[in-house]
Amino acid sequence: MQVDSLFNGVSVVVLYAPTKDLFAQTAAFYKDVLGFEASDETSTSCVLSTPANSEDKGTIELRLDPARSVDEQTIAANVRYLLTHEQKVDWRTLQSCVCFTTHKIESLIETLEKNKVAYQARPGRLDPYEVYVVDPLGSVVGVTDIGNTIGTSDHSRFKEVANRIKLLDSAGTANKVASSTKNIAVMTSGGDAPGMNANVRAIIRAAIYKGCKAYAVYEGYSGLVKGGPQFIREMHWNDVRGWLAEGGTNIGTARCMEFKERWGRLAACKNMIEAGIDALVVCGGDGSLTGADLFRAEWPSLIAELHEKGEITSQQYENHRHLNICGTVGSIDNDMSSTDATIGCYSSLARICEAIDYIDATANSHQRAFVIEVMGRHCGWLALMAGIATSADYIFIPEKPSSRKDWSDHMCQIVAAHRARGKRKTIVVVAEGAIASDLTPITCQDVRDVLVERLKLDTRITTLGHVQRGGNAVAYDRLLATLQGVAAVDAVLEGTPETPSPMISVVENKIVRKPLVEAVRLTKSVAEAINAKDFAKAISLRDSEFVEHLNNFMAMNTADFRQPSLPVEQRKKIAIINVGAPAGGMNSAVYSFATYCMSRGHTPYAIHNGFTGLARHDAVRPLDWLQIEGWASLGGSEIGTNRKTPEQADIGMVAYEFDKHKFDGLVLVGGFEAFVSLNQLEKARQWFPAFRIPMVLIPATISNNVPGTEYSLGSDTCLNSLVDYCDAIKQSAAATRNRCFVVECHGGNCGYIATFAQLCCGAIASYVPEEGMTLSQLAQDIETLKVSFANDQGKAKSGRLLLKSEKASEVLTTQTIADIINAEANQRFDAKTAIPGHAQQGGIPSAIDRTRAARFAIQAVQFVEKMYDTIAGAENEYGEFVNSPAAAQTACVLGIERSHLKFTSIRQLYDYETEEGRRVRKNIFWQDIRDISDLLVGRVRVN
Ligand SMILES: Nc1ncnc2c1ncn2[C@@H]1O[C@H](COP(=O)(O)OP(=O)(O)OP(=O)(O)O)[C@@H](O)[C@H]1O
Ligand SMILES: O=P(O)(O)OC[C@H]1O[C@](O)(CO)[C@@H](O)[C@@H]1O
Ligand SMILES: [Mg+2]
Repeated sequence: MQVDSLFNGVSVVVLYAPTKDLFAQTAAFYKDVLGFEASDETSTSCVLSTPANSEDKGTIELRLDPARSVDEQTIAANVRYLLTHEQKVDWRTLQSCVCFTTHKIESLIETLEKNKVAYQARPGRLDPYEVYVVDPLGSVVGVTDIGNTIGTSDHSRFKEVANRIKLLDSAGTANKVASSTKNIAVMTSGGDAPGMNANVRAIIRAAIYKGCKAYAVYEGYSGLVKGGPQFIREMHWNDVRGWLAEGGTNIGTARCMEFKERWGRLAACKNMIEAGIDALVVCGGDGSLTGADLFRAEWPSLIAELHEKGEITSQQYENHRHLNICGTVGSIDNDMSSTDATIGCYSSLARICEAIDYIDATANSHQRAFVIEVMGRHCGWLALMAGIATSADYIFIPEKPSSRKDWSDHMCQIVAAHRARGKRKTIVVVAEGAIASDLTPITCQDVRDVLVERLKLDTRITTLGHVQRGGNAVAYDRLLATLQGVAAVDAVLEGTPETPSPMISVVENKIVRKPLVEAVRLTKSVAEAINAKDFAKAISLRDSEFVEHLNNFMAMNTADFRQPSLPVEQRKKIAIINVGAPAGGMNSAVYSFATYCMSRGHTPYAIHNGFTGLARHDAVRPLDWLQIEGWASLGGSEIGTNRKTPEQADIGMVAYEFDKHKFDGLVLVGGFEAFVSLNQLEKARQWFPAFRIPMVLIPATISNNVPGTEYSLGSDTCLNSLVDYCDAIKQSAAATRNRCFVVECHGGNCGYIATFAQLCCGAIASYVPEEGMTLSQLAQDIETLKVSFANDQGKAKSGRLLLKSEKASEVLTTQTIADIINAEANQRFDAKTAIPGHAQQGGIPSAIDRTRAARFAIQAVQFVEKMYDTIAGAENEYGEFVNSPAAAQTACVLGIERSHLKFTSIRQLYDYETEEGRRVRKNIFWQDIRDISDLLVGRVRVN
């Protein structure tokens, strides 16, 4: 048996003794038998340092902790903790902790048996806490012990046992799939995109968590073609620490011509087999995934050729007959079919919006026109969404070309009309792939020339270039990349030769698997349709949201001067009101609502300052086109918002005002107060005929606690402000060394923001009202902090965060938590509080909130149009209200649920899906996110 170092790079090992006796015996064992030196000795803890003459250098902290239970979960939790936190985990550290924490070695044996692990465990000979792990032939492959430096003949085999124990704790079942797939590699390819690093981090950590070895292929396909340990490297838990936020890709990417050739793919195949890679996850754009699809299709012929040539053994040939491959879509272009978003596209959109917001100011000052070129290759998504988010005057995208004469006339007509109405600036967004209907490119210069020659506008061109790919990933990309990474590992682990290779997509809000082959085929067919000048087909092949956004943009940018699309008798008076606290996207919703109403021929009214403004001051004004210009990109609430519900404001007066203004429909934009208001108005329909109109709520609150939706406007803006804030203080904590921050998050009784921020910042814990806080969990988290600070080495030092929802606990306040951590830290590190407060409402709304606001607002107007006749018919011959199920459907919340945009009646939501007292929805949809966040930071849950 070989003898190794006990510590092997780990400077502090924490051991727990659950009973006084065990504590005393263990301390005695270390001191008397092994000669350790004890210090800081009390009846419940002591620090044991290796003997001065020992080659091992390190410290063991021994603690009495009766709270440690002797169950499987604790074994699993501790093993998982150790495997994930110790950069160079030593198997004996692992074993010692398992033994000490659980105390009863029988539990360990039981666990092995339950898992049908092909090992036997026998009681040891030296002391009661020792167990031999024996293989079926009887040779000892591992020894658990509490202090002996007896090693093992085969560390990896013991580790495998430990891995299997660890796998128990996901739903209490052993991992069924890790058997055939052991070595998972991740690669980034094509143009870099913010979020790729988060994707790599998630894949590597999820793979390790699932008991696999994780690898990274450096420099995209070119690393695979070159092969060898320089390009295909094993990755450890801490190798990806701090990667969550970072832009670009730390494992490099490339555009690799060799991989487009068969010989390149043959070399890649051989290199993968040589490195023992069982599964490959490719994060890249349409090109990279096309390459992956081709590689998958060709794989059988590639391995056959390698086998025939004797370049791989028969065993390798047999083991690698099937290529287990999965795509996660990483590209700023958002040009891949079968997914609503690609990792990076929203960060890029954020950069573009920021740039256009800046340009707006100078354009306005000089009354200039700006022609702005954005990236996207052959896809117009970035240009379209930027057009909506910044209320640009005109956009050019490859999917909807027209002849040069037509586009010139159309653009000039719109820009001239906007100028004639008093607009001082002109913004035209040109996708880099923009083309005319004869497939010739439309360049920024072409557009500028037309604006100068025909409209005599002082026009400048700005090409945003690679700025669009730079910077940290926005919250959405971190989330998408992380969830897709975890889903990709699940997908490859579950993959069989029969299952089609998957691509991980997002549809509305849900992560789903799609067949890679089909996604590639659909993506290719867009390009083919464009080349064949079949533009109607091209656009129909983009996802349905793309088409909806395009129609919305066209309706909004021709508002107020085109012939309205509805006949006079169908035009309505529709009011909009903001209720509750401000949330990013409220103004964007009002802007889109108003412009869309104008395009249809409705008259949009704003009710200023909420229901109080209406009841007290008759604060109702029609919305004017020039007045709302620029609101799409403004934070806060331009029409004013107020928390009072109609009943609090005086519902009789509210009804009187509705009647006076003869509103035909109402759009509420707000959070839980708006939800309560809608409920009151709907219930009051029986007394007040003025409320017998379609009413719809667009959820808008940073707390994201509105029943009927998984997404409220403002929650993305809030998440981004919180994430930026956390990034900044994490950096400060890292620079200060050995510091953590306890950050207090808004969100009322809803832990959504804290939970998602934990995932997006890699915080070590989040505490939310739905779970409350327990001392034992806090103790465990402090433990995690202690060990991780103790293990910080050199560059690996990083700041740490714990996030606490303001209402997670009344007793354990943010300050109290920091105080407890400081007391426990015993000056080895310190804790401070950080309270971002109302800054979480965000300044400028995020691109996501702006574009979703437009979509929501337009859907809301369409709802009013559609429901008008239904509610009008809900009166009997005496003019009394008949509340039929159909009538109930005319007062709804517009939300995103799973993968659908849907309207749900306030009756259904209020009566069945709301916890009124706590002001939250009953059904929490983000528990999975909490589990994934914890998994990826190696948090141990004790309750
Ligand atoms: N048809 C193909 N066959 C084999 N490999 C391909 C194919 N298309 C692309 N690849 C590989 O994928 C790499 C990246 O492709 P590409 O440059 O199109 O970027 P992408 O993945 O679409 O990302 P982005 O568009 O965001 O830059 C190529 O350099 C090449 O190595
Ligand atoms: O960075 P490169 O190789 O010049 O490529 C630029 C291209 O990459 C992308 O940024 C991502 O595909 C495109 O939008 C753009 O056309
Ligand atoms: Mg591409």
